[in-house]
Amino acid sequence: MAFDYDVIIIGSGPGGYATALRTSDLGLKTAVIEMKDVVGGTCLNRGCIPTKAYLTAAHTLHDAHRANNWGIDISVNSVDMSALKQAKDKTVSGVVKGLSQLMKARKIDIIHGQGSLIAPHRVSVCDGEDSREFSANHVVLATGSYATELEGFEFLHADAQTVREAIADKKVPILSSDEALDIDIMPENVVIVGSGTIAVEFANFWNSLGVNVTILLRKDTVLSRWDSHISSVVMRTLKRQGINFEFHSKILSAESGDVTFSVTSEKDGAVVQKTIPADFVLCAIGRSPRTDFDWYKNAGIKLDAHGFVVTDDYGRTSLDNVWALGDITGGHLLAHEAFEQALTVSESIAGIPTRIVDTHTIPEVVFGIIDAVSIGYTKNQAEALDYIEVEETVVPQLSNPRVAMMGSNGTTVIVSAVDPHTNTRIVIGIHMAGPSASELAGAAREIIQNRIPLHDAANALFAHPTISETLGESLLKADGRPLNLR
Ligand SMILES: Cc1cc2nc3c(=O)[nH]c(=O)nc-3n(C[C@H](O)[C@H](O)[C@H](O)COP(=O)(O)OP(=O)(O)OC[C@H]3O[C@@H](n4cnc5c(N)ncnc54)[C@H](O)[C@@H]3O)c2cc1C
Ligand SMILES: NC(=O)c1ccc[n+]([C@@H]2O[C@H](COP(=O)([O-])OP(=O)(O)OC[C@H]3O[C@@H](n4cnc5c(N)ncnc54)[C@H](O)[C@@H]3O)[C@@H](O)[C@H]2O)c1
Repeated sequence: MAFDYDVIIIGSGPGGYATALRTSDLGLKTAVIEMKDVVGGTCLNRGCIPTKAYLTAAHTLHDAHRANNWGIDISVNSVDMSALKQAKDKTVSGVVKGLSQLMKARKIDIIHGQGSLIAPHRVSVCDGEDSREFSANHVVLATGSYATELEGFEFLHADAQTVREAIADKKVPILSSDEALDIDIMPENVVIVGSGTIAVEFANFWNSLGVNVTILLRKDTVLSRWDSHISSVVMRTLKRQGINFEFHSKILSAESGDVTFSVTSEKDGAVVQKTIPADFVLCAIGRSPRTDFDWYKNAGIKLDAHGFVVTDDYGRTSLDNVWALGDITGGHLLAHEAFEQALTVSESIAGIPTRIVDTHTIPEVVFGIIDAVSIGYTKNQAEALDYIEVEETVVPQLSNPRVAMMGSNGTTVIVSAVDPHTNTRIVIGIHMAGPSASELAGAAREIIQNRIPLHDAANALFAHPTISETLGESLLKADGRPLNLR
């Protein structure tokens, strides 16, 4: 049977575009369907890239404020939020343009419109009134995710102008990260609900601009699923930067220029109400899979209880020749996880040898004035999984000269255990908080994924003087051979 394409992919985010780049490279005729005007999905347009553009500005401000430590006399007079947003938009459009050109160079057809899987091998694309059908041997679903809404509150999903008016009218709109990235006003007071990745990254950004940021937490720490040493370094740093925390709190209302919330005492359960001024609320309580199109159900694609697509290790769904990857398949909901899945799915479609994604070693990274990275198991997780002789080495980054020069701090945690197959001690977890820690995620992941014995990992050489030595020194310490540490 002749098909229009070997592969049609619905969605052009990291899952979709990376699959297209690899399948086209493997000689498969490929099309990508995208319902927005631009390719790149959440990551390029409303996620990884714009947030890191803003955090680059935050670092610039941070460095400027510390310049007088080096005898440099500069002062920050003001930040033009409109110009800052334009610079962020320019960064985004540059990256999106680069991707479009790369896809074109690989001869990938980009079809704009809303895609639906309507029958085996058949996809329809609706663009306004216009509807077309295409056939493909394989269909890959990569429709991504959207911000989960807070029960009892309605998000203001609107353009920047409408959001600006709502703020001016003191309506205290509840925004998702999409709208928060789109506005070009300088807020005075922002309340953030949630204490995960998005909360920490936006808090870092707004705080650097001088905005008064309050985070409402259900528990008593940010990044509560993380190694506790790392989350407490992140918390301490955010507190020192001037970010306010309200622990065990719950938002009750957002109106007339204020946010009211309850705080429950951990000691005696007593509940008090507090009210603080706010221009708007950023709600960052996780993301939901975009599998709520009727066609997912009608086509019979198996979803789990949370709406994520169920796949095998290679990305095959419950339907023949239909594959899924990226945020709709759950896991950590990260772009680099989607990239790894894209290689596996594409190579499986092409029928060439591939490997399955090792989900538990996917690095989780939170970017900020200091970054946080988590790979593999924490001590508690490893013990619960019956690992043998679990050991945890916690190393403050005090003696690293580059960290000290930056006036920064950090901690590295190495979790190791004895591999019962080889009877050697291997590294099963690396958790880091510190300046530029994100740049060490790849090296740390290789150590864990390749089950490198701790002794060999600790022999790795890191150039001096670099921040990467924090990892080398911590591995040496975990191996009982501390060099520049006590
Ligand atoms: C604020 C924020 C910051 C982030 N920062 C990072 C980071 O620093 N690092 C990191 O690794 N991850 C980060 N992420 C997560 C990352 O963006 C996602 O994991 C990644 O984008 C998922 O890729 P995806 O292809 O599965 O989906 P998406 O990127 O969401 O792309 C899905 C695409 O499919 C399209 N689509 C959906 N349905 C249809 C349809 N029926 N027809 C046609 N098109 C359709 C959508 O328009 C979208 O373009 C961040 C996320 C957010 C929200
Ligand atoms: N640097 C990065 O890689 C990066 C950056 C931003 C976002 N992302 C991805 O985007 C996704 C979404 O980010 P996120 O920060 O929204 O989610 P998250 O899963 O990181 O954190 C959600 C937070 O919300 C809290 N929460 C959940 N329900 C709540 C409720 N009803 N009330 C109050 N708090 C509640 C949770 O305790 C948690 O702290 C993540 O999966 C993340 O991987 C990644």
